[in-house]
Amino acid sequence: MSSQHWPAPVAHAPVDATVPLPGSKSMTNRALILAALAEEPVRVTRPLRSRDTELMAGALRALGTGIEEDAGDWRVRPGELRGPARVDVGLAGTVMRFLPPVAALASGEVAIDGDPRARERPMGPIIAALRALGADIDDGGRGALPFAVRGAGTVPGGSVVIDASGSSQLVSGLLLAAPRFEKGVEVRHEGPPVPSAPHLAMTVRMLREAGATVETDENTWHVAPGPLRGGERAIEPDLSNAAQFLGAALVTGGRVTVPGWPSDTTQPGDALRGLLAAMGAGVDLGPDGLTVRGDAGGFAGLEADLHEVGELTPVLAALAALAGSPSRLTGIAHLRGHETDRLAALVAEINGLGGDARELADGLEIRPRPLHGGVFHTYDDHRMVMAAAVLGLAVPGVEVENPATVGKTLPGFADLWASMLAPA
Ligand SMILES: O=C(O)C1=C[C@@H](OP(=O)(O)O)[C@@H](O)[C@H](O)C1
Ligand SMILES: C=C(OP(=O)(O)O)C(=O)O
Repeated sequence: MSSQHWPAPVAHAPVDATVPLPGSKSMTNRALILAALAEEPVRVTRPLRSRDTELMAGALRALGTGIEEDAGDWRVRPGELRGPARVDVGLAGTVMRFLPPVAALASGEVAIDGDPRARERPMGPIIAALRALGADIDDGGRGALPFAVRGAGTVPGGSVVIDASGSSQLVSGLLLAAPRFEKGVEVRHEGPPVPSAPHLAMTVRMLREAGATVETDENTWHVAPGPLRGGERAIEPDLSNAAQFLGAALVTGGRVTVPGWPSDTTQPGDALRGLLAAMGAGVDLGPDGLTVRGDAGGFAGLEADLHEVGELTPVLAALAALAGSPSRLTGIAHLRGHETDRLAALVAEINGLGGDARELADGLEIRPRPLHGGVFHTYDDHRMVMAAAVLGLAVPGVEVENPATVGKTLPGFADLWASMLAPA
């Protein structure tokens, strides 16, 4: 993946592959935060190693946490949190929303910034909420990155109201650090519905597994103050990153198995089972993992509300462009605040290959049409690379611009993709 453009490989035969996937970004970055705030050392097993998780590890190290590699795992030794420090969040939503509440617990100033696009992603509600909970933040009145958290070594905490309709991470960030706030935290959401419900369930479950007391009701979360324990935290494979591999089974009329698919998970990628079945895939969850089979006769479009599983959209949109019938993907207006404006980017790039996609107020309408090759721009968005790869299976001449940006969550993507396509 060193060249500027990556020629997305065409599948000349139905895929027939087992694809082991690296760990979940969302679980790895939650585990790192909870470990840094724990009273005892934590071993994070099978963590994802990617730009987003290395940025999280780097940020926590800068605040005084010991994080060392050990046989592919991460050993985390919580330390006294202190500034002064500089933190680079890159373009990672999990780092920009989960780290500032931890910085507020440090003594000393923590300066936080990221990629140019990171400065445009929604941060205002969490900055305001942290202030209401007693943190001192200098954001120059921008309500966005960059800003400095002037940590006093402790945060009073208490009750706060937030509009988290722009991102579930605004709530998750407050909850993950809440056990260490003096009074804990009660967060009440007011506004249009919060997206990504499974990610909120993941936050609650991982907090409880670390020993926190959490109560939830619709739109309200309460985390009591108290110690977080050490021990081992196993990271599941990243099920959202399974989307493009499982999708390849549909596009080629083949079979793909992802081993280690958990039978009980909070990951939104688990919804792929129902979504791909609705497009006509055979889906089987068994002891060998999740197996998806496509039909040589093709597959149907998808009518789905993706509000809870927005990060699956780019790959599903690529599948929709290759399907046998039109698709409507709704409930995803908040994707305009992701790594890029994903609704605009998907429309521009699918149409750039001759497709027929258009933006809805809260989603995408995609009518399949014969596509041709061309440059597929990726807007520093890992999932645009994944979407392009899916299109390239069926469309000769798709040239993926800046393929290395996939390293945000899946640095080994091109090799995994090539192995999947290699004859069995
Ligand atoms: O908490 C998390 O780990 C995530 C929550 C979601 O964010 P939004 O609610 O902003 O979509 C998701 O899209 C993102 O990839 C990861
Ligand atoms: C939206 C995503 O990432 P982030 O954690 O940066 O919000 C994503 O991975 O699709």
